[in-house]
Amino acid sequence: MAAAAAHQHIHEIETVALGAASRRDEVVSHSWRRCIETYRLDPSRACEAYILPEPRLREHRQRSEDLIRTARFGLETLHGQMAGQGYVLLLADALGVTVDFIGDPTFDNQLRRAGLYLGSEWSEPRAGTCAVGSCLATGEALCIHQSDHFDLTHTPLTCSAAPIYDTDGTLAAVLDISALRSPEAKISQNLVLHLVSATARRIELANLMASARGEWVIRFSRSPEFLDVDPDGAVSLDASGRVAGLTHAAQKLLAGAVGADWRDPGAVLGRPIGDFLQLGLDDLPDLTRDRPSESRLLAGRDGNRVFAHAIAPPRASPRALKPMPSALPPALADLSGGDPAMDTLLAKAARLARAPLSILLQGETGTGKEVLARAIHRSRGDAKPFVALNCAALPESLIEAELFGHAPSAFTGASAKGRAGLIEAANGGTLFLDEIGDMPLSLQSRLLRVLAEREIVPVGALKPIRLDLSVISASHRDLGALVRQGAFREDLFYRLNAATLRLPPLREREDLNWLIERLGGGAKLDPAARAALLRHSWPGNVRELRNALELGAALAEGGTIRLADLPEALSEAPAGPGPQTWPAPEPALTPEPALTPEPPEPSGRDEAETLRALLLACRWNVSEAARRLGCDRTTVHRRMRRLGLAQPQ
Ligand SMILES: Nc1ncnc2c1ncn2[C@@H]1O[C@H](COP(=O)(O)OP(=O)(O)OP(=O)(O)O)[C@@H](O)[C@H]1O
Repeated sequence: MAAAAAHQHIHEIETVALGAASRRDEVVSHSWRRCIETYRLDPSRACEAYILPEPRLREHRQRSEDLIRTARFGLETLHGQMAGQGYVLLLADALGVTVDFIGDPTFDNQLRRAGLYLGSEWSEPRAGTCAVGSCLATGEALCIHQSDHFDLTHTPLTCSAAPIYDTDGTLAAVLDISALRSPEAKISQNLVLHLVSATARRIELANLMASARGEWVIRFSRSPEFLDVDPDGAVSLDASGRVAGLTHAAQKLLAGAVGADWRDPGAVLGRPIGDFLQLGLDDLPDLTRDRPSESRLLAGRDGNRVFAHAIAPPRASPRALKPMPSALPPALADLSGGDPAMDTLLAKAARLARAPLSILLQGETGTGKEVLARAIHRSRGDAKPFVALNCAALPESLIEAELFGHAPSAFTGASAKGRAGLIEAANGGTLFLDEIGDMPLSLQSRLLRVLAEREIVPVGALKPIRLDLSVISASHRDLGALVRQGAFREDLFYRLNAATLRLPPLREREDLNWLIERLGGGAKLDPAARAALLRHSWPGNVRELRNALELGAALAEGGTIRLADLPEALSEAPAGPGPQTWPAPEPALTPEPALTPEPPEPSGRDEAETLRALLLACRWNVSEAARRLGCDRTTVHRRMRRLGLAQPQ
């Protein structure tokens, strides 16, 4: 800049800072005032562009890794559109540091000197009024053209920048297009500003789509033609229909619909979508692509209308969403839909399955301990026997005979031919001792002896039988705590527990969507039903989920499970039962003499209704109802009696 022009530039800034009217855009005059009053910058002191030293740039780039990856395609496309016109592209982080850059290498030196380079810092306090810095300060897209710049060093440049907001509404980055030279008229940059804003909007949309796996996304547009191809903005909704994430345009649209300030972080995020638009979760399927875009019109609370396109969460096909733990045998790989705790546990189970070690499975009721035991056995890959004994379901006198068998006529009522016990039946394969924590102390010593000596003498027999079997035991009780209470033999505990696998409760699993698809047997779920399943706390774990889905499928009409088809306890959530703590306090060991496992009882007043609905769906066929509930007919009959239910004549 010539001396006279420089002098005039400084003078203009000083007079505007003193409050004089200005021909400049308001964003420029406001920024000049900030530079003088807030940052105490001196317009007469020109400063070179500041480029961060390499180690500090690396830190900034590492922190912005995800952003750089998401934005890169947008940057390259935009650069292609501007090719040959002398523009460079900068992606700056929230501190104004250029973390990604695309420019013409022929002008490397000039660009570096001008600060249009990787590592340059373009915050207002450091560089004065500039596109990146002023965009960060205002949160709006803008163009800082030539002498709009505060610092004389930068007045040759023209720079247009647009903010990129994260899905939680915070300003995460700025996308900037700059050129070393340009026509004098600022209007020449209008198209450039439009392009950079459109690219920032698309980067936000890409970021929202990537972060909204498992959630509904609604895209908005003012035009039905562009709705499906290039929407203005989008929101993602959590399972209860609250705004979980959004793009900047959506933030402005929704805040505007209720007259709120879009800059207020709590104005939209976390609030039900119905606060802003006449829309509920159940309406979402009507806004999918199956319907013509002109008919997908939504009214805002302010009466304004916008076209909408709802995208359902991807249906969790067992394989699609599932990062396959590579070396897992299929029987084990089948038990997780990508939950990290399950994946770690299954990898450990696969290693343990190769050795004949005793494995103890711990976890709340219904978490899948027996399922896992069977999978470990199957992963051993041969047709050897798997024999299960529920130690809680048998009276003490029977467990002994069941386990050890007996010789011919060994006791009153014993078979004259004698009978092999379960331990013997499992020989060569796997013996699964379920609810081992409920095994009476006297039997614990006998079992210990068998496991230690690896041979068995059936009741009343003289000769021992050699044993070669793997033992997997399971309990929902914390066996270590039972040992400390003196209710379980420590030596048996160590014998059974060469390794422990702890199954996570369902409420902590991240693959709930996958389990729903898997156990839902292909039935569709409407959004309210899915939302209820996702927010329930599942005290009965996978068993409760399976029962709920089976009931839903039995009651569903037209192949779609609705909220009313699910057990009523699910509609009551989230006020429903809180997460169960585990290990549960165990006052005493009181094995129940039930011969069949009891499915979790539906809680509260809905129990009779739920059972009646199921029986109706099964045409009052009690065996069928028992099969669907995973219990036996006597249990269903008992519940019917208790609840006063009988088949209408
Ligand atoms: N990974 C899974 N995939 C499919 N179904 C599962 C899975 N885990 C558990 N289930 C289902 O949940 C139910 C309960 O599983 P299981 O009987 O193995 O639980 P548990 O932990 O042994 O329960 P308890 O402690 O009450 O004996 C079963 O009906 C099973 O079908």
